[in-house]
Amino acid sequence: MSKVAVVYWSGTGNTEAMAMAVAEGAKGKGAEVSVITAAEFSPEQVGEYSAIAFGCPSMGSEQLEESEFEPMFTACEGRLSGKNIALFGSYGWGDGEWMRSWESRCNDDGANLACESVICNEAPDDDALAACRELGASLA
Ligand SMILES: Cc1cc2nc3c(=O)[nH]c(=O)nc-3n(C[C@H](O)[C@H](O)[C@H](O)COP(=O)(O)O)c2cc1C
Repeated sequence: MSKVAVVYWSGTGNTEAMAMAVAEGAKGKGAEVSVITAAEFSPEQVGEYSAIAFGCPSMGSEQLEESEFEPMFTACEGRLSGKNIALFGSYGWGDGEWMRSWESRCNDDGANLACESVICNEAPDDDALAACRELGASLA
């Protein structure tokens, strides 16, 4: 059975709602799923999972959230080469620049982006939640 981690940070609940849908999609395909906040996840855990979905909204100025998510993700980067991962997150007024930067960072790390990233404006609507479920299913 595949083991999938959904690792996320969310300040106002939008990316958290996406994370729950990602988990639902992976569970629907029979994966064993752990939903873990950025503060609870450490790089040593990367090797325990066959795939990881990372979720973080656009914060700062088109950046990852800097106090919990960014340090956690930076610490994981050396272990992402060849790893199946996928990215998701919510944004407000931007054009998704934070996600494009994040994707190229993951490519530089040698990670395998297993499916297209899912971004949505503020709270996820039904289409965004369906895309999140598909993202989860693709990692299972
Ligand atoms: C401090 C702060 C900085 C933000 N910076 C950006 C930004 O640079 N670009 C953007 O599109 N949205 C930005 N946002 C909007 C959030 O990405 C958006 O509200 C998102 O839905 C929050 O997700 P969450 O509910 O998971 O925390 C910012 C929000 C806050 C509170």
